[in-house]
Amino acid sequence: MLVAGIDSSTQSSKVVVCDVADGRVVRSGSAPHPTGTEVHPDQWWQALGSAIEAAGGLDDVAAVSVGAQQHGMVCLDESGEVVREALLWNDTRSGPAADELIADLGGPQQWVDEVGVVPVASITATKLRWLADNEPANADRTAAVCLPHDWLSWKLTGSTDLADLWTDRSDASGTGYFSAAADEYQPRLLELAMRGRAPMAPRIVGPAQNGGAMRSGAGIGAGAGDNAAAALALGAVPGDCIVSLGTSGVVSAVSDSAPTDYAGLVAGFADATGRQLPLVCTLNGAPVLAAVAKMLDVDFDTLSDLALSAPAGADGLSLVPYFEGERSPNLPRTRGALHGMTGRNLNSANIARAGVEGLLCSLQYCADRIRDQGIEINRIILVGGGARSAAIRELAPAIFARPVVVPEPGEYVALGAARQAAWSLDPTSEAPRWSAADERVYEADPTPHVVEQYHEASGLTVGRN
Ligand SMILES: Nc1ncnc2c1ncn2[C@@H]1O[C@H](COP(=O)(O)OP(=O)(O)O)[C@@H](O)[C@H]1O
Ligand SMILES: O=C(CO)[C@@H](O)[C@H](O)COP(=O)(O)O
Repeated sequence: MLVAGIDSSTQSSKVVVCDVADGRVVRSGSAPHPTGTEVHPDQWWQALGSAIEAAGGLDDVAAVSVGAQQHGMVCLDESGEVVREALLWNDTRSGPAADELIADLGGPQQWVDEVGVVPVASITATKLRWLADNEPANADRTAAVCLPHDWLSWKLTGSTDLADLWTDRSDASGTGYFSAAADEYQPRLLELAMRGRAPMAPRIVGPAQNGGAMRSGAGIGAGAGDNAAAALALGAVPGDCIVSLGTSGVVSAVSDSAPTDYAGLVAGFADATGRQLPLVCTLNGAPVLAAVAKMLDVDFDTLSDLALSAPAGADGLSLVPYFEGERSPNLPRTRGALHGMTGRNLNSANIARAGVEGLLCSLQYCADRIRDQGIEINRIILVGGGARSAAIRELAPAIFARPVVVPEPGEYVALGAARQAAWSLDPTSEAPRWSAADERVYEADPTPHVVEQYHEASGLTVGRN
């Protein structure tokens, strides 16, 4: 028997078709998404169609689940039509709206107490506030608001009835109007964001339940936010810290208790099994490496070789990778910087090294914020497109000062969605035990001076937001 998992990520749609007995991938496909931080959901639907076709179709699968980029604001009118392009998690125009919402409720502590999250530009609620203030006619037309994975799951059913929309607690917890700790929506926060309007939000479906079915009869699982889906694929348990280098840089840890970070860096999101997934996310992930490679006019392998040929600390150069503004720390208007340049250290190898080290140090900062919450980190698991870089894999243990486990390259979000689909076929049991991916453990002597040098440089950048 076969099941399928989908990842509608920032950059592409990916589909894996797996054998339900052991999780073996029997077919797969992918298709790119348009670039930009504002995308019409129809473009995801088209890309998903191409990815499904490339994966040999879904006619023979017993169940499917969708994982996707979190937070994207998908507004639907009464008849189920998309009201406007979706604003994605990495669209920072709602930075000022985030500040306003924090003040409206009485400060960050109130937000953490109500939903475990302090609004930043990425969170759906701040995008809705931006909509209410800048496009009131579109806000008036919005009868339902949902997320990328909710919308795609609903499209797979063929329904246009808003009452058929569903989501899961992992993705709902990224909206700013759902509490992962209490496991329920906080409708007054949705109304606060929409300045009194009360669009409907999708019903919440349990981790192993079906939300609907495809015309073929295949069930469609609850689905999940991409980070929760990856955690499910990796079988993460308390003590594991997942570092994902996709378009975003994400550090998350499965936990039995919700975090309480009044500073607003550690978001109290939910996982895809019923537990919590405290998470810190940056706006600047693997594309930082692509930008440095482009600037040096080299491919990824050469970038890696160059970085590994330079000394730790790049002879004093530090690259602060806030290229798209930043979310962790919350500096939506800041930009990246290269610090410590001298006439002697400015060469390609040192710039490559500073790019890799800067990216890793920005994630190490996130891991420290998770640790500040009293969450134990026994091992780091590195995934995402950026983990394909040899320099990232080899320098990560030196920056994180602990061994780093790198599973074989794979589409872990789509695999987590497939595992959830398999679980939905037998919801009374635990998620199926699939054989673990082959993995390699990377170890290195810690380089605290590199981290210190980076933090000195990033402190200068912070002052410029
Ligand atoms: N060998 C490599 N070295 C560095 N970056 C890479 C490498 N291979 C892929 N990437 C980057 O990984 C990213 C895609 O990773 P992925 O996890 O699929 O992202 P997303 O889930 O956001 O779509 C792209 O930015 C791509 O440039
Ligand atoms: O905003 C977040 C998590 O809070 C991001 O992780 C998005 O979910 C996008 O993920 P990628 O496309 O980078 O995988």
